[in-house]
Amino acid sequence: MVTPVHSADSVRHTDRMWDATGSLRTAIDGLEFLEQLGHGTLPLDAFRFYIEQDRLYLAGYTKALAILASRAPDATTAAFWATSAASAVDEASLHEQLLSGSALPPSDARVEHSPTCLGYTSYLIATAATEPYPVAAAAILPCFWIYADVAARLAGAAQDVLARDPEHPYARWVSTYDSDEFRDIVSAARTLVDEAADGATEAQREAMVDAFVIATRYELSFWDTALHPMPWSHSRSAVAP
Ligand SMILES: Cc1ncc(CN)c(N)n1
Repeated sequence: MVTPVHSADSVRHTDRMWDATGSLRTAIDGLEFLEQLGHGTLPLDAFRFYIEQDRLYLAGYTKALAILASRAPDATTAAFWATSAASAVDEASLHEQLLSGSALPPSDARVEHSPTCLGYTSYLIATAATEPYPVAAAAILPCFWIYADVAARLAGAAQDVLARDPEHPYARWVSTYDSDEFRDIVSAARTLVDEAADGATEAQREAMVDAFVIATRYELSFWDTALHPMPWSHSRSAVAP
């Protein structure tokens, strides 16, 4: 057990991290993508693009969590991150169902990472592998916390969509993340990040805030670029099969 360096400090470090993303979260709340998702008016092709990218994201995120688990300070913490990695695989199966079902327009186009998706997953994997454990844990936290926060806000609008169409894919998305189970997981992840901050140096604590901000920027961009794509400036050449 590490003696907390900051025991006199009653403010949770994760609250500081959260506060540092205030303007980003205001921008997230105003995203057209989320407003249309909540109201069920998002174009289906934008949702398909988002789900396709998120499937790629989840593959990278799973690896980042597995690396984080391997660097955790104790077995219980390692088990939490490893279980989260396994849950991300379950989450991806929701995406598979959506992509292979009839709710979204069909597509057999080859899907490659968007710049945002590649940037985000590469950032999470590199941070998990090369940064001190507290910074790596801080970088992964927005993936939990921002999703729960957004889903809680969209839940009201999604109720109306669900009432009209219980199978609506957007309402299913909201109910996945607006659940007591997911809120408990977010709370446990926050506790682990606060514990990591207690044992961290001042420089690491600052780097934790930076990492949380960077990952939150990517969260914003991930939704935004699904409706307002920012593709690679040059596409790849087709290769004969
Ligand atoms: C981009 C992103 N961030 C977070 C989550 C929630 N695991 C997600 N599915 N996609």
